[in-house]
Amino acid sequence: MSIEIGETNSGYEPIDFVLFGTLGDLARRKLLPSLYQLEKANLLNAGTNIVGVARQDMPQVDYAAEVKKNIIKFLGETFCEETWQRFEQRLDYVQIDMKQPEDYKQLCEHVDASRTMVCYFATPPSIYGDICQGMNAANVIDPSVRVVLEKPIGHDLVSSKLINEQVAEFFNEKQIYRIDHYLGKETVLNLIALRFANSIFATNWDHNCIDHVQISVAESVGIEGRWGYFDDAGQMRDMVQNHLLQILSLVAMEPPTTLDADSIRDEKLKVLKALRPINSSNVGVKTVRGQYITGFVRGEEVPGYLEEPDANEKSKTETFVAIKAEIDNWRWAGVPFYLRTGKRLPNKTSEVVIYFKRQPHNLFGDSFTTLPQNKLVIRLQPDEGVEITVMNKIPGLTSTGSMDLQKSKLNLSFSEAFEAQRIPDAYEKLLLEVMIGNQALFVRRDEIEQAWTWVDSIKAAWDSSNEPPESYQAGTWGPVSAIALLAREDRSWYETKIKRSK
Ligand SMILES: NC(=O)C1=CN([C@@H]2O[C@H](COP(=O)(O)OP(=O)(O)OC[C@H]3O[C@@H](n4cnc5c(N)ncnc54)[C@H](OP(=O)(O)O)[C@@H]3O)[C@@H](O)[C@H]2O)C=CC1
Ligand SMILES: O=C1O[C@H](COP(=O)(O)O)[C@@H](O)[C@H](O)[C@H]1O
Repeated sequence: MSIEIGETNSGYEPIDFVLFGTLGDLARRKLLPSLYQLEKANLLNAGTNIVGVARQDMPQVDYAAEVKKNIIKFLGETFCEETWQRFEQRLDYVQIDMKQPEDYKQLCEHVDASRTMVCYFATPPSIYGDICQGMNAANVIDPSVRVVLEKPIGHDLVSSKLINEQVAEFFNEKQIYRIDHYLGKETVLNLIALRFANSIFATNWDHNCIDHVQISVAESVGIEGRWGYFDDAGQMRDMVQNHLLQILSLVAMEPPTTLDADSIRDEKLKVLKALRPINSSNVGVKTVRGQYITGFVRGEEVPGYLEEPDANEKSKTETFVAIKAEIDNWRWAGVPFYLRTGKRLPNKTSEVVIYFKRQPHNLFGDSFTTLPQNKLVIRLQPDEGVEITVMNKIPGLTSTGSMDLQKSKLNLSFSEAFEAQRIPDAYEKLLLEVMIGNQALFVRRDEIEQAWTWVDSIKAAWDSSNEPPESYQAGTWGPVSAIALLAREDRSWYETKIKRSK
């Protein structure tokens, strides 16, 4: 059975896909390989063209060679020469200094005014306004144009509003696709299916049955040579403001009336609005900030954050965040949502763990003094899947007639259950959705601004305390205070067992 999230479409017309910042890191590593994968899956419309834009002077043939080199580098053995031959036919390159409005005239020679144009801004957000102005000067903006904006949009509410305003001067909300690539991950999308297509969860999804929720997005990588960007952002702006709050919204939202874009986004917004503010009065007990020092990640010695290339050794930027978030609404009264994310943790693992309430009375005192909580573990990456911990009778006879129990797992691994299916990269899904014209998996302006409001208050409280982040050794699960955040409420972080992938 196939269910469409967003507006129903039977495909899309050929488009001109204009990739601003085509020689940048994101375009090389993610966007062009994902477009190539869509080609391989025959999901690119036959007439669709890809126009790369950057400021370097580069003959078309060199551009194609550069794209090919990167696709091979990032996709490895899945590269296929036959697909490439088709893909290469679509590629075009234009040299534009995006800060020079007069340069944009050239774009007119590379796009067809009668077709839909999708413009992906894979550039620093500080030049989104320049790109819009340049496109306007070249007279290529009309109501059919769609623009894709990369995260983070701004570094706080004020700057985010400014960027959104600059874009809104030329494009209405229906034309704007704000990317949060976590919304393109299969398992994040599956949260909607899991919650609303299964009555066992739908009816148990509130404060009556759930004790607390944990959302962990752990990375084993450091900042990957992005000091300039990262030190300005920190883990709060880089990961919490967008990815973690989007996951939280999907876990906590009310059932949308339909799966169309605004129904889903309306419900997510309500959750963000209901987040209890964290400020100077409670930041010390509700949040933990960390910064990694040198240590070992999977046996390899790695430098501390302050020893990374280009580092400013006085930086107080956080590379780890843990937060006790609370949602002030009927459904979630008294149910904490613990968020945790960091760089240089032991594994790359993202998971949502729902801890159900204990049984009110223990009939099985011989096996357990207190019955363990049922847990629903939703593994977002890697080893995508869903696991439920349940209590089971250990089969067999006993001379006393007692019933011995054991914790067991019902485990659905996507790679085993859907063996033949390749799990597509999030960007493949999202690029396809933009081309189709479906906004459901993109973030609306009010959501972004609401998320900034919550995050800004925490950042301001941290700044006013003037305390540095706590140190943690690379390869560990963050500062000890992150353990204490739960321990003082007689809880502990879910211990992930997965030890593979970067
Ligand atoms: N890289 C990543 O993994 C992720 C990136 N993002 C976001 O994606 C966006 C792009 O990031 P990323 O690719 O890393 O950044 P890069 O700096 O690697 O790439 C930006 C591109 O924009 C070009 N550019 C900048 N200014 C101009 C100008 N005036 N005229 C023409 N070209 C210009 C750069 O050209 P030149 O090389 O000549 O300077 C470069 O090709 C950012 O908003 C970032 O926050 C979001 C999630 C992950
Ligand atoms: O947006 C970002 O996400 C990546 C993590 O993404 P994932 O898909 O690999 O989980 C993070 O490393 C990066 O700092 C951040 O900008």
